[in-house]
Amino acid sequence: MDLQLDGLTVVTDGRSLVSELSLDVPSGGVVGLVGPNGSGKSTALRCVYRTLRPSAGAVRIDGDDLSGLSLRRSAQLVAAMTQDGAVDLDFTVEEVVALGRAPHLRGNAALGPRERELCEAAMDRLGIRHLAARGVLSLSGGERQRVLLARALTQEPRILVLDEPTNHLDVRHQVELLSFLRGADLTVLVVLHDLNLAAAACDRIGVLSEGRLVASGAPEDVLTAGLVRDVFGVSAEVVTHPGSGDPQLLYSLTPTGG
Ligand SMILES: Nc1ncnc2c1ncn2[C@@H]1O[C@H](COP(=O)(O)OP(=O)(O)OP(=O)(O)O)[C@@H](O)[C@H]1O
Repeated sequence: MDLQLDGLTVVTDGRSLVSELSLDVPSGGVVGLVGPNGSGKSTALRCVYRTLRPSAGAVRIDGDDLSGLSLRRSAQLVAAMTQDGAVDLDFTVEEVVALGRAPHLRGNAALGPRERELCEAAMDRLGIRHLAARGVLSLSGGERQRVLLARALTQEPRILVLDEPTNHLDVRHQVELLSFLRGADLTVLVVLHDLNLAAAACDRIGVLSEGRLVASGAPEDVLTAGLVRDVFGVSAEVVTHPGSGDPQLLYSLTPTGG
């Protein structure tokens, strides 16, 4: 299913947090959204998983305005792995993963055998089966992040949005998660801070600055030294990964202080 941000605008207290953002995520594609702190990435994503209503513009799925769908129907199609989604109550890991089935169940119906299999498969895939009976509040940040992804997969979505999914993960789990996104048969919109991971994982990258899309395209076209300087205020040399051919940034640390 295609996901399209179509002139998405979010205004709060008279301030535009996101302005006329248009970005296409083709069916099965992986598109990264990058940008400095406060540039509007999470705000844009919140419109996709419907915790925020756009002030103007629309989120479209296969051309249809998402706001025309029931919340249950959109939760069947779109799963989110976000910092907002962190669980505050001390559910067990398996209870949290099972919550992913909620949009597909009627009322308080119990999980059937297929639902339980889906939960177990997601826990196996994320390497968290051994944590099934643990309370989520006792988990490390990286373990919890993997639980939230397992919950999203259990949802069996067609579209997956992720907000900084790697920020607590060690390097192995970062590589595993992004390899999974590349290989999954899902339409993926992912916010990443690490531009090198974004270059490796994404077909296309959109760059936000002060709520506006300032560049979008293939990683090699977008991640130039000039853009990184102008948007992030950082000097970087761009080299080509010898194996994958992806652009990779080498940063120079500028000495500060005396
Ligand atoms: N509910 C709100 N009311 C007022 N301002 C808000 C609200 N939510 C977000 N903002 C502001 O909107 C701007 C964009 O925030 P957002 O979280 O979308 O940025 P981001 O690009 O995801 O940042 P980061 O990289 O730091 O996570 C920030 O200046 C933030 O303070």
